[in-house]
Amino acid sequence: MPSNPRNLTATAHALTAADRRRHYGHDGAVLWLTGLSASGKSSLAMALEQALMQLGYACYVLDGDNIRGGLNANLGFSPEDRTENIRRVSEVAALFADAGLICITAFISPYRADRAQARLRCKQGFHEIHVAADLATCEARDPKGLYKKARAGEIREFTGISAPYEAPDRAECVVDTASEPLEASLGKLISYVLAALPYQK
Ligand SMILES: Nc1ncnc2c1ncn2[C@@H]1O[C@H](COP(=O)(O)OS(=O)(=O)O)[C@@H](OP(=O)(O)O)[C@H]1O
Ligand SMILES: Nc1ncnc2c1ncn2[C@@H]1O[C@H](COP(=O)(O)OP(=O)(O)O)[C@@H](O)[C@H]1O
Repeated sequence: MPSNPRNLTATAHALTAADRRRHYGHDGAVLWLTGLSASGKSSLAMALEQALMQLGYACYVLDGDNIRGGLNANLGFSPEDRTENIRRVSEVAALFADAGLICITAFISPYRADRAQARLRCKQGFHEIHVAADLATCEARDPKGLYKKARAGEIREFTGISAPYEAPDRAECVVDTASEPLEASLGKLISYVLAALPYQK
């Protein structure tokens, strides 16, 4: 067996993580939001991005519906496709973090094993955030009418109805979006980031 069968040699960056920290004023990281459809992932991710930017942080949101319109347009919602979705997204998120940014991801990411793999890919900069709302609350919200369609059998393999959601058992942060308003959940996330990823410039 040749020692380098694919003939690939990684090129070292001239810039270090410390150079990037000095430039941006904080460490790169991945804030991985997971939760049911309509739990509040997108609303919180976008509000958090805006709030952090105002505090000086450099950040960017990767959102399920958006990424599935481009990079992952060839993927559906079978367990295998969801795993591949999360694999690609976590690779991209790891690159954002390596570049020194805070990458906020908003994906259902229903499988614990896929999130564990994402954690490994993103190394120490991975923060799992459970956007926790029970199915009844999410179904009552139904902002896109998807639960109604799923109940009517018009969408197959819909998370919470006909596909599983495995809640995190090791999340660094949990926001209870069923019982508190968005502003309260957002405040908790901002406090978490200020403590875990302090801004110093
Ligand atoms: N079958 C099925 N199950 C769940 N969700 C569905 C499905 N079909 C379409 N949608 C829409 O796709 C969004 C979820 O995409 P994700 O990439 O986050 O899903 S996953 O992480 O791969 O499970 C999801 O977005 P959110 O409602 O924001 O979670 C829906 O808009
Ligand atoms: N604490 C909360 N955090 C986030 N969203 C909330 C909260 N309370 C109520 N909501 C509402 O729930 C809905 C969540 O929709 P969305 O953000 O699209 O969820 P998801 O991206 O998880 O599908 C929005 O209409 C939002 O205003």
